[in-house]
Amino acid sequence: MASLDSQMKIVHGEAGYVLEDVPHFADYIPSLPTYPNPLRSNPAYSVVKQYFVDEDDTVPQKVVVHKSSPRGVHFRRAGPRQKVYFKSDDVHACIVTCGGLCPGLNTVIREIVCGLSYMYGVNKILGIDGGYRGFYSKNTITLTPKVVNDIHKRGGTILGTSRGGHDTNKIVDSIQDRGINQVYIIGGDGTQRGASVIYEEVRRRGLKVVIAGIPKTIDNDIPVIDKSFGFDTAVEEAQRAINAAHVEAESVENGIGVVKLMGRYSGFIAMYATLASRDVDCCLIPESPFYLEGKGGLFDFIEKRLKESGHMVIVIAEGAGQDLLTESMQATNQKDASGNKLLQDVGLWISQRIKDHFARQNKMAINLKYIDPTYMIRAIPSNASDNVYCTLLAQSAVHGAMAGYTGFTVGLVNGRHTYIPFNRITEKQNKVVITDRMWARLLSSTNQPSFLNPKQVNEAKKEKKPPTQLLDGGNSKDEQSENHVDNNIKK
Ligand SMILES: Nc1ncnc2c1ncn2[C@@H]1O[C@H](COP(=O)(O)OP(=O)(O)OP(=O)(O)O)[C@@H](O)[C@H]1O
Ligand SMILES: O=P(O)(O)OC[C@H]1O[C@](O)(CO)[C@@H](O)[C@@H]1O
Ligand SMILES: [Mg+2]
Repeated sequence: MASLDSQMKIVHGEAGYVLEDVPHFADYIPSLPTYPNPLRSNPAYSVVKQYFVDEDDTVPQKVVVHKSSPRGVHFRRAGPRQKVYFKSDDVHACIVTCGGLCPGLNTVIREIVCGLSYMYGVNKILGIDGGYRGFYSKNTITLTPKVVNDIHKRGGTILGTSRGGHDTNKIVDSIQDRGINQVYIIGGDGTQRGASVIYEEVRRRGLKVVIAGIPKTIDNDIPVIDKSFGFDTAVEEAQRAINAAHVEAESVENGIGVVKLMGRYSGFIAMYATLASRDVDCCLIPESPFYLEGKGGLFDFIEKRLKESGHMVIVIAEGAGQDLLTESMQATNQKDASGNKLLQDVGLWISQRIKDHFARQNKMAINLKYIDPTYMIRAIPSNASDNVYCTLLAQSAVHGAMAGYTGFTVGLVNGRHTYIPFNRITEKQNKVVITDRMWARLLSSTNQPSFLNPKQVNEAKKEKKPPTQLLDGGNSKDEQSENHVDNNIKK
C-alpha cells in the first residue's frame, strides 16, 4: 500500500515496516524511456558479483530493536540500478557548494565529476561559481576529470561558496535556460532547505531535472545520518590546538589553556575532540548549561583543578554559554546573509572572565592562553577516511540521479548509504544529548562537574522519550544520538 502525503512518499509494509521513500521522475513524468546502465559494460565493474542494488533494498533507521518491535522506518538503499533514465550524451550536470567551508568539499566535487565521467560517460559538467547566487549572477566553470584531478588535496571549495542569495525562480530559470538536467547541491541544513524548494519548483514546472543533495556540516548537526563528512578531519585537527594549549598550560605555574572549537548549536566537535585528546579538563558545549560563580561553578572547578594538577585545559564550543554572554554583554541580534544568528566570541569572553575572577580574588596568579583554531580547522583538506567517505557519498548521488531519483539527499544510515527525503534532514538538528552515555563518558573522563543540580538531572531525564518511543520508527534527537553513540563505538 503506498500513500503519498504532500512532503513524502510513505510506503507501509508488513509488521510495521515503513519506507520513507524519495521522489522519482516516474512520479510526475509519465512514460519516460529507460536505458541499460552503462556500468554493465565497464571493465572495472564487470567482475563484481551483484553490483546493482536490488530495487527493493531498503535500510532500517534503527538497528536496536526488541522481538516485538515494529520494523520501523526505512530508507531506500543507494547505489547503481540496472536501468538508467538518461543517455550519457544527454546529461548536462552542474555542481554548487553553499554555506560555510568544511574539509572534503573538493573531494565530493572531484568524485561527482569523476563518477559521472568514468562510470557513466558524461562529459557536460558545470561548476556554479559562489553558491546559490552563482546560478544567476556569476560565470560557470567547466569541470572535467583533468580540472578536478588533484583538488582533493586542497582545503575549501574550488567553486567558491556564499550565504544568502537564494532566489528559487531565478535559480530554476537558470537551470532551464542552460539545459541542465542534474543538479548536485552540497551544503548544510540551509542549503538542503534551498535544494528542497528548488526541487518543488522543478517538479511544478514538470522538468526532467534531478535535484540531489550532499549534506555538509562541520558541526555534525544533520539528523538521521551517522555523521557528516569532514567531521573526523575536524576532530583530528582540533587535537593539534588542544595539544598546543596543553603544552602551554603545563609549562607555567597555574597555566590555563582555553581552546574554542566550532559548533553553533551542537557540541559534537568539542565532545569528540575532548574524548580523543585526554588532555582536556573541562569541555563546555551549547547543550549543557553551565555557570561561573559560586559552589560547583566553573571558577570553583578551575581553582580545584589548578590546586590538584597545577595546570588545566578548557575546550569550549562556540555556541556554549551564549545565554551567559547575552546577560553580561548587550545582545546584538545580528544575523548573517542566510539569517543565521551571529554568535559573540565565547572564547574571548570566558578567557577574560576567568582572568578577571582570579585577579579579583587575589588568591592565585594564573597564566591563561586562548587559542581560536576554528577557521584553521575548517579550511584544511579532508583526511584519508573522510576522503573515502566523500567518494562514496558522491558516487551514491550520481547513481541515484542516473536512476531517475530526485528530491533526495544522500546519507550514511547505520553504515549503509541511502537516499533520504530532504525534509527528514532539515526538520531538526542533531544535538549532543546530555543524558546519553557518550556525554557521561566525557564527564567521567574529564571528571568535570555536570553543572546540573539533582532536580535538573531528573528533568533532563524526563525530557528523554520513554523506551517504547525508541522502537516505533520515530526520529527523536535522543534516538539519533543513541545511534550516533553506537555507531561511533563500532568504528
Ligand atoms: N529556507 C531556505 N530556503 C531557501 N534557501 C535557503 C533556506 N535557508 C538557507 N537557504 C540558502 O542556503 C544557502 C546556505 O545556507 P546557510 O548559510 O544557512 O548554510 P548551511 O547550508 O546551513 O551550511 P552551514 O550552516 O553548515 O555553514 C544560502 O545561500 C541560503 O540563502
Ligand atoms: O563562515 P561563517 O559565516 O563565519 O560561519 C561560521 C559558522 O559556520 C559553521 O562552521 C557551520 O558551517 C559554524 O560552525 C560556524 O558558526
Ligand atoms: Mg546551517
